[in-house]
Amino acid sequence: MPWWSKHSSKDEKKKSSKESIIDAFNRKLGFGSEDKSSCRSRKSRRRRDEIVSQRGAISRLPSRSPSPSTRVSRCQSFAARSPAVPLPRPALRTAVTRIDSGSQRPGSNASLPLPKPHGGASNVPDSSGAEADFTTASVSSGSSVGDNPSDSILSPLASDCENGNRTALNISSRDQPIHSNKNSAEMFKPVPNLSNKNRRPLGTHVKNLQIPKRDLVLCSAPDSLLSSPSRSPMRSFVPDQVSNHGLLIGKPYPDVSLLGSGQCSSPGSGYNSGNNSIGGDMSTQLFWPQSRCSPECSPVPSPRMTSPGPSSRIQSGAVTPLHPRAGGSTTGSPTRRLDDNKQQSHRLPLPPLLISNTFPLSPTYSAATSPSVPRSPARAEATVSPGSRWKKGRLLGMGSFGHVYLGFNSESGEMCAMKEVTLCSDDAKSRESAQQLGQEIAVLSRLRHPNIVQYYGSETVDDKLYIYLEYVSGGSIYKLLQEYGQFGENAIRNYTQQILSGLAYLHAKNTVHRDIKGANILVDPHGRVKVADFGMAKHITAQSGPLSFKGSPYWMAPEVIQNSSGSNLAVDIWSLGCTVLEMATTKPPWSQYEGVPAMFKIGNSKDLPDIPNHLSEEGKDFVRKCLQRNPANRPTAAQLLEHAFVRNVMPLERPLVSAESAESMNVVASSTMRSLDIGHARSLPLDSEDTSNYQQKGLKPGLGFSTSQSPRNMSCPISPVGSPIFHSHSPHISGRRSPSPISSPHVLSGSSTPLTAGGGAIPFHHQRQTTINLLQEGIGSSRSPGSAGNFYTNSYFQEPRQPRSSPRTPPHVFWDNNGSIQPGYNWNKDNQPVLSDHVSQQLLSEHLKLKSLNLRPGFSTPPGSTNRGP
Ligand SMILES: Nc1ncnc2c1ncn2[C@@H]1O[C@H](COP(=O)(O)OP(=O)(O)OP(=O)(O)O)[C@@H](O)[C@H]1O
Repeated sequence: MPWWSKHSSKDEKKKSSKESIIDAFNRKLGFGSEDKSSCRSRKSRRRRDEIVSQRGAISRLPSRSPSPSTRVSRCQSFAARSPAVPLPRPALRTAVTRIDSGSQRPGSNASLPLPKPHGGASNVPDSSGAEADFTTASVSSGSSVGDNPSDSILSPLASDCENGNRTALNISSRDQPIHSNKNSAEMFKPVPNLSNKNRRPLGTHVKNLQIPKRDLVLCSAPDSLLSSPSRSPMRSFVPDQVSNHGLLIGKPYPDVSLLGSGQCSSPGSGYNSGNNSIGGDMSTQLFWPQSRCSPECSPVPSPRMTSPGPSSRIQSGAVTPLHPRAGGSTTGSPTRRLDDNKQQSHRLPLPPLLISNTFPLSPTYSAATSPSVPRSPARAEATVSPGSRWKKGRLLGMGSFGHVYLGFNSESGEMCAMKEVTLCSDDAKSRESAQQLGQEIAVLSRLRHPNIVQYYGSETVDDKLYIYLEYVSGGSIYKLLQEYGQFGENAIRNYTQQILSGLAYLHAKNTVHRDIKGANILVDPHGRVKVADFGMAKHITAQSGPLSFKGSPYWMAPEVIQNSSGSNLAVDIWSLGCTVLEMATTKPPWSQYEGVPAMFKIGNSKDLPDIPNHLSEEGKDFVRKCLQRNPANRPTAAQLLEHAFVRNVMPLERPLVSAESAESMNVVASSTMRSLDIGHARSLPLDSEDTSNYQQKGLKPGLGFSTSQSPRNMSCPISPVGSPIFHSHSPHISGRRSPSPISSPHVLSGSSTPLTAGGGAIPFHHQRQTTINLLQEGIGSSRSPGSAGNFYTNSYFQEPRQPRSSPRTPPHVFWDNNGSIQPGYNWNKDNQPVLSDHVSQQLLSEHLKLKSLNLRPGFSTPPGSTNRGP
C-alpha cells in the first residue's frame, strides 16, 4: 500500500476521533442538537470528500470560494497526479511532520528526533518521542484532571510536564514506604545557582506530598522550548536568553531554573511557555500535540499568518498549506470548508461602539448579524473564519492551553485577545481536557467584573477553539516584574487591592481561581489589574470534595499540597500572599528551593517565607495573614479588602482630562495657586477635611487620589477619578473612562515629576494632566487662567525640534500677568531653545515663594493654610 494510503486511513481515523472531541466540546458548550446534526452531516460529507481527495481523486466539488486564489494543498497535488504514482514527499514534509509531531503515530518515518533534555535522567528516546510524550500526557493528565478527590493523588512531580523538563521522575507511590534519598537538610539546601546544567533527576520521596501510584513518570513538556522542535526560535535559547523569551511571551520565570525533577513548575523555569501550573495545565499536555501540530508554535508569528497565500483561513488559523488537515481536506472551496467546520459556541464580541452598551453575549448580539466582509481575499485570510470578524494578529503569549494572539476587528477597530487551542489529540484524555476548557469558558462567561478579564465569546473552527477575551495590553505582573524589577509599595498595594477586589467577586460566586500568581494577573496601561487564566477555576458546591492538586507549586497553599480538606476559597488567599511577595521581590516565596523541596517547605514545614524588610509593616502583616497555614485562619478576600495595606490604596491611573474639563481644571488650579499667593488666586479648592485626611495619612493629594477612596471603586473600569479636586469641581471627569496612558512612575514614586521626565514630547492633553497634577502637588504656577497647563510643559517638556530658520508658530506660549501671550522660547546662539528670561525668573521666584511657604511636592496646601479662599 502506498505510504499516502496508510497515511490517509490514519488521518481519517484521527479526524474522526478529533471531530468527536470537538463534537463533545460543542456539546459541552451547549451547541444545539440541530446544529450538531447538521454539522455532523456536513462533517461526514466533508469526510467523504476528504477520503476521495486523499485517495487522489480529483475533486468534483466546485469551489465556492470567492477567492481567486487556488489553494495549494496536498489533495490538490494528488488530484493533479496519477493516483498510481507514489508521490515524492512534499518539500515541506518535514514541516508537516513537525506539525504533526504531537499526534504522530509511532513509526512515522518522518518523525523528527526530539531534542534531548538538559540533564534529564531519562530522556525520551528520540525515536519515540512523540509517543512517549503522549504517554506522559496521558499519565499526568490522568492524575490531575478532574476535581474529585481521587484526582488529587497526582504527584506534583508530574508537573514537570509543564515545565519543559523532559525528565524521568522516579516517584514512589503514596502507599509505598516513604523514604528519602537525601536527608532533608540537603534537600532544603537553597540552590545558589540555578542553571540548566544543574538539572538532575530527583529520586526523592517526600512525605505527605501527593504522589501518583506510578513508579515512573516520564514527563515531557510539550511546550518546552528545549524539547519542541516546533518552537525552533526558542529552542536554541540559552537560559539567559530564555529570560527574554519569557518576556517576549509574557511567561514564566527565567531567573530560576527548575532543577532536578523539574516536576514542580518552577517559577524560574524559562523553558516552558509559562506553564507553571499543575493540574489544569495537564490538559495542555493533552493538547500539546496540537500545540506542536501548529506551525504557530513559533513565538514568532509565521509569515503565513499574514501572507495572502493559499489556504487562507488555515494560514490565518495557523496551518501550512501542506498540513494534512489543510491540504488533505480542502477539496471543496475554502469558504465552504470554513462554513462546514465553524461551530460557534458563543457569540462573538461586539464592536467597540456597541460593546460599551451591550454584553457580548447578550441576545441582542449575534455574530451573524454583522459579519465581517473581507475586502480582499488576502484580508479574508487573516480572519479566523468568515463568520468571525476577528483577524488574528501577533502572538501575545503562550500558555499551557495554547497560544494567545491579538485579535483585531477591522470593521470596528476593536481588539481582543484570542486564545487559540487546538483540539486534535487522539488521546482519549483530550476529551477530558476539552471538558476542562469548557469549564473555563463556563466559569468565565458568568463573570463580569472590572478586575477579571472579560470573556467575549468562543467558537470552534475546524479543530481549533478560539476563546475571545478582553485584551489587556500591559502584560502580566510577571512580565512587568521581569522587565522593570520589583514594584514599589504603592503599586503593590494598588495591584493587591484590585486582585482582591476580583477575588472577592469571584469568591462571592463560590468560585475558586486556584492559580493566582503574577503570570496570571494582567495589567493595562492605566494600572488596572485583571485576573486572567481561569483554566483551573472551579465552582465549589456543597458536594465538592477537597481541592485536587492544582495550581502553581510556589504559589500553592499547604492544604492543596497536603491534600487535606480545607476551606477551598482560601487557597487563593494563600496564593495572593505569595503574589504580594512576588511583586515585592520579583520571585515567589521559596523560589530558592527546587520544586519538590519548595513544596515540602510549603506543605510540611512550619516555616514562613521571608518577607522583605522594605515592605511596610502593613504589608508584612497582610502577607502574614494570607500565609496562615491553617486555611481557616486566613481572612476572606472581602475581609482583606479592609486591611490597612489596601484599604486606602491609591489608584495609579490618572484621570481623564477633556479639553473642557482641563480648562476648568486650570481655572481651579490657577485659583489654587493664587490662594497660595502664587499668582493672584485667593481660593483653594481643597476643603479642610480633604487636606487633613491627606496629612493624617501622609498621602499626596496631588497624585490624583481621592480622599473618599473606596477600594472597590478604584478598580472600576469606569475611572473613579481619584482627585478630590476633580471630583468636586469637575463633573466632566467623574465617571469617565480614563484613556490617559499616563500612569507615570515618576509621579507615582514621588521621586520625580514629569518635569524631570526628560524632554520627550508628550501629547498636549497629557501635558495638561501632568501640569494639573503638578499644581495639585503645589509646585505649579500659573500666570493666568489657562496658562498653568502650559507653563511647565512648555518650559521643560517640549523643546521645539524645528530649526530656528523654519517657519513656525511658537509651540507654546506663556501668559503674562495681563493675560497677554508671551513667546515661550528664545533661541540661543547655538540655535537651541531656551526659556525666555522672564520665564526663568518667574520660575525661580515662584520656586522661592513655594519654599517660603514650606511647600513641597505632594501637598497642595500647607497645613492650616490661612490662604484658603472663601
Ligand atoms: N486577555 C489577554 N490580554 C493580553 N494578553 C493575554 C491575555 N490573555 C493571555 N494573554 C497572554 O497570553 C499568555 C498565556 O495566556 P494564559 O495564561 O491565559 O494561557 P494558558 O494556556 O491558560 O496559560 P497557563 O499555562 O497559565 O494555564 C499570558 O501570559 C499573556 O501574556
